[in-house]
Amino acid sequence: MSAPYKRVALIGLGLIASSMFWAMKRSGMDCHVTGYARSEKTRNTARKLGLCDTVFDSAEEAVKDADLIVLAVPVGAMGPVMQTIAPHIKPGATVSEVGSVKRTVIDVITPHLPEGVHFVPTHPMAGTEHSGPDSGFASLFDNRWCLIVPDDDCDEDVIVRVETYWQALGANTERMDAEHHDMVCAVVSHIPHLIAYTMVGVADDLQRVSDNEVIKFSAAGFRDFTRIAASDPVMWRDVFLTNKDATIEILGRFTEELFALQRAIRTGDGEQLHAYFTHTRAIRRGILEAGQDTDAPDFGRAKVDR
Ligand SMILES: NC(=O)c1ccc[n+]([C@@H]2O[C@H](COP(=O)([O-])OP(=O)(O)OC[C@H]3O[C@@H](n4cnc5c(N)ncnc54)[C@H](O)[C@@H]3O)[C@@H](O)[C@H]2O)c1
Ligand SMILES: O=C(O)C(=O)C[C@]1(C(=O)O)C=C[C@@H](O)C=C1
Repeated sequence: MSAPYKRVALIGLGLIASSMFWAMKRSGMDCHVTGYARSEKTRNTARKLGLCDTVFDSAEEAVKDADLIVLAVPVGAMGPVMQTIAPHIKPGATVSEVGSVKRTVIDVITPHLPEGVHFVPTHPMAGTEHSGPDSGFASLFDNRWCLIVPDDDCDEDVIVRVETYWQALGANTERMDAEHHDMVCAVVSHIPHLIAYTMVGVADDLQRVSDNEVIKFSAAGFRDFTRIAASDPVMWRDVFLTNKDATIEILGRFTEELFALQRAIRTGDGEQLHAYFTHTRAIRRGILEAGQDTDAPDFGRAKVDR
């Protein structure tokens, strides 16, 4: 396919950047991809894997001549990385990033943007608990949302080009403003991760995870918690430090609901518990009926169809 960009630079060569590279290659996009990672070990692994057409030892060299530059580093590293590369970006290029949080990231990147350089923040809603250059795969973004979070004064053709690029990588795109993005992600991603981390911590406190008992007897629910709780600690530390307001807000609502359920259990209020669980089941079934859960196993759909 004809490429939306002739030269793409990926800064940070972990799960997301490596998946972007493999997805670009799969699409047949005719473009040259340069890469940079902070550690020599990662750069050497990338070279061995054939990840990127050229891996440079400095971010400055990697971004020189690039039409699209994607920052794929932990959210807390976005500002310093942008500051380092800023003088080396060519006029007319587009800077993008894939961080899990938007308001703070936009605020730390924008002051370093050179005149004539565009900025389109993005967030692919896809991932795994793995990280690093060897964890990526071409189909990671297939049929997943990639949220596009441009500023009001960003040129329409610049935004459309970024959307075209993500669609070529397999994703569906939707535009959103930064505040809304951060609240939505607090609900669907950030607080669920915090709950998983906490639940695995609670099980470990009971000293049953370490001797394998909890894993051995757990069904899918707790296994999913342990998978999510194995996610990268640096990435998730940065997510909570930079999406403080939205995560505190949602955590407050979560604990209110939890206390209401705790009270219902303590007082033996079966009616309240039944009503609550009936309501949440209807939400899940609504998602399945709308065809919005592409990962749903067949038995889930069969139940809905009955
Ligand atoms: N993992 C997910 O599920 C997921 C999904 C969507 C978006 N994201 C976001 O994408 C970004 C990258 O996540 P990932 O999962 O690919 O992480 P990763 O840990 O797999 O890779 C991060 C890369 O950044 C490099 N790096 C770290 N600190 C750096 C610094 N100060 N300067 C330069 N490079 C540095 C690391 O060496 C590594 O190459 C994060 O901002 C994350 O919030 C992650
Ligand atoms: O599937 C997973 O392992 C993920 O955690 C992916 C997930 C998510 O919460 O859905 C994690 C963080 C991102 O910013 C986007 C996607």
